[in-house]
Amino acid sequence: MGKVYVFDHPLIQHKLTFIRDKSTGTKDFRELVDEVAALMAFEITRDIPLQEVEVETPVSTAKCQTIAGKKLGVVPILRAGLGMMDGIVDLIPAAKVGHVGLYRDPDTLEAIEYYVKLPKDSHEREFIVTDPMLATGGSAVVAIESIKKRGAKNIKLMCLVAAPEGVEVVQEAHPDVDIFLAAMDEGLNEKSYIVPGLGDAGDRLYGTK
Ligand SMILES: O=P(O)(O)OC[C@H]1O[C@H](OP(=O)(O)OP(=O)(O)O)[C@H](O)[C@@H]1O
Ligand SMILES: O=c1cc[nH]c(=O)[nH]1
Ligand SMILES: [Mg+2]
Repeated sequence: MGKVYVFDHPLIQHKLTFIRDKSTGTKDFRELVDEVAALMAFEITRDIPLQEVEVETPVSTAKCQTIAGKKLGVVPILRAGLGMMDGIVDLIPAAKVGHVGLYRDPDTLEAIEYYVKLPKDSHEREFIVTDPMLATGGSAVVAIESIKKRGAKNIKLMCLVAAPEGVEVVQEAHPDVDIFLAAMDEGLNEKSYIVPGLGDAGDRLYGTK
């Protein structure tokens, strides 16, 4: 069973408060989502293996450490997952970026896939899949399936806010995938929106409502 981590770092929690606030406008919302994604990436990458190298400083030789050639990838689930991508890639510039386009049908809640493009060497990469919202879990399950179908074996899911029922659905469908969150919320409302959540993440990021 995949593990679930909720990041309680004060900076993440402080910024999430403003992300949730309905009076936060598009510009600030977008900046805050990006900042929280970077902070979460900082935590997620704690276990990246290091290797020892030597560099010549202006004074002498220093034994230092560099990341041991691990290949990383980021896969935002379009649209809203894109809002988390820059913050991560700024931190890990060597990461390749794939895209999975999905929308949740408002009536059936089924996740409909409309676009997939991944790095060619997906089988060698460790992927972080991003989406601010994990509601019923349908979108995350389909996105992860799609990435696995193209060879990926090592996947982490990073979301800002999740409903417990969505987490359970992902854990059942993909027991090998750990889930990283800024908050675990109460549940879903009658329209399967996360409560208290933050509203429609895509619309708030892109001002489409
Ligand atoms: O867990 P689920 O019940 O599948 O819901 C979560 C999905 O819904 C939202 O996307 P949406 O369909 O609104 O598309 P958008 O990102 O293009 O706005 C959100 O960004 C997730 O991808
Ligand atoms: O609360 C929710 C649920 C699905 N998608 C969103 O953007 N928000
Ligand atoms: Mg949306």
